[in-house]
Amino acid sequence: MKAAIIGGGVIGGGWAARFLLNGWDVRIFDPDPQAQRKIGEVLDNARRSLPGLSDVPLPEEGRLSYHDTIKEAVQGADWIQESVPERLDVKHKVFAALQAACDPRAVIGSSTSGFKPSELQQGAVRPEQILVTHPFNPVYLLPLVELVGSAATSLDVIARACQILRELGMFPLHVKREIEAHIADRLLEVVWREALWLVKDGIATTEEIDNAIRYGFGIRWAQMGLFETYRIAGGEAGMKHFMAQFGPTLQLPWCKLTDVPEFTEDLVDLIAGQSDAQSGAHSIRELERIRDANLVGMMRALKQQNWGAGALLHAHDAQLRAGTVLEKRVADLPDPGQPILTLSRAVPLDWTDYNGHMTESRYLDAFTSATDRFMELLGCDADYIAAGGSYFTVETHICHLDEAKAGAHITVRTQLLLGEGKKLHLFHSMYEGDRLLATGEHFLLHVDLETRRPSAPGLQVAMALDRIARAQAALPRPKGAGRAIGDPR
Ligand SMILES: NC(=O)C1=CN([C@@H]2O[C@H](COP(=O)(O)OP(=O)(O)OC[C@H]3O[C@@H](n4cnc5c(N)ncnc54)[C@H](O)[C@@H]3O)[C@@H](O)[C@H]2O)C=CC1
Ligand SMILES: C[N+](C)(C)CC(=O)CC(=O)[O-]
Repeated sequence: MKAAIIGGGVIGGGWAARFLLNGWDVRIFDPDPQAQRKIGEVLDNARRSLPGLSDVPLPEEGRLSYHDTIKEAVQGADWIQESVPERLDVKHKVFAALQAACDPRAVIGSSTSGFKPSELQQGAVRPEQILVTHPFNPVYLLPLVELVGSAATSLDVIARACQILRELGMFPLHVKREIEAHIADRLLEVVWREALWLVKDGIATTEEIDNAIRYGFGIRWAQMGLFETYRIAGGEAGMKHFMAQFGPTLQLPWCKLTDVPEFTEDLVDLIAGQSDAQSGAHSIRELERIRDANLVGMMRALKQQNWGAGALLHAHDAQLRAGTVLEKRVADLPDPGQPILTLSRAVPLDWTDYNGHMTESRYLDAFTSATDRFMELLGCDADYIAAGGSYFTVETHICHLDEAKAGAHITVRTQLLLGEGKKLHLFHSMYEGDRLLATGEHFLLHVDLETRRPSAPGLQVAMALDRIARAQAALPRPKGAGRAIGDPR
């Protein structure tokens, strides 16, 4: 699949990364002579952060190309994303140029923060092809896309757009009635306006306002939004009680509402100066990396809870898994006589530490997943465990041999050293490409989950174990197996 990105600034660069890292070919047009450098830097950030959100590998990256004209960039594109500056005249010119050259069946999405689709479609030769697909910065990490059509937008285009966005791991929120600034920016503008007043009136600095958000309701909003949060705030009586209690406060002079402070030179200098004092010690790229690390950590925490944006990550993993061949049982393995592939994933940003590489506890995390996968291949899967049998790890030895950085694609291959009765002795080798990063030697015992005591495995598991043991019997003992701490390497 091919995407054309028209305008590769903050948002277009983020779209380029989202498509590219999900396996799409990406063709970019942007007249800025610095565009390639800027997009390259956005891509670097995306490569270290996005792949680690998935517990399975993303597809292989697509091909990236830069083009001198819109006409050339849109050739063969299935999706065209317009992300040029927020000016209606500029956007109209771009739509005219791209519709003169693109496939009439392609989806044309606009990143506009504020214009309605019917405004974008004025003068277009095929208005039905155009819709708003408004993303959030950074586009490669945040899943929300507000998808807005007008009465002239084809329902087929809307349906295809939704489908493609889901395949990209995004959350298309179909806004059914067009309105300036859609949904999210309407809310953000209210907060932004109030914040400007608080600074202008000398009530708070930019830093104090940011602290009021990030130490409190900002964290809350990431997981439940506004209404669900307020429902809980109503106590056992819920939303009705909340409204009875706080409805009347809406009449108090808490908000300036639609009044916007004028951007005088003094106000602009005041805000820019406070912002420099607050954050000027970091470059924008540093701030982006800090932001990305925080976002990845929060989204992975939500993934653990299978909630909100985290539930979406699980759904995307399931889609990615469906596109790969994962053997269900030992009998399906192409070659059980070789160490078995038990893990293939990218290193998530929140697995790295102050030394700038994967931190030690995460090696155990990765080897634990590899062991789980090995157990699954034996038939010790969720059903087997629910029926009362499982394995407990009783001893572990990890050797750290080389570094892995955020975003690196790691694989684990597993050799069975002993699989006899209740005993299971595994040797995991972790690689980035051909580079051996670490080994993990683990001894496990089969247990009866009711008595919590060692027990013989079920017949199917014992047979699968025996099959691998026989197939791998001729493999040489891996270097480092049985090694004691401090032995020469
Ligand atoms: N920055 C933000 O937080 C968000 C912006 N948006 C929307 O995305 C769009 C782009 O905004 P940004 O990326 O922030 O702006 P930007 O200024 O970072 O990027 C705009 C890019 O368009 C290029 N450009 C200018 N004229 C062009 C033309 N005729 N053809 C192709 N490229 C052209 C510029 O060289 C520049 O690289 C706007 O509609 C904006 O409302 C949407 C979500 C968030
Ligand atoms: C400031 N903005 C209106 C351009 C913001 C957006 O449109 C969305 C975002 O990422 O906050």
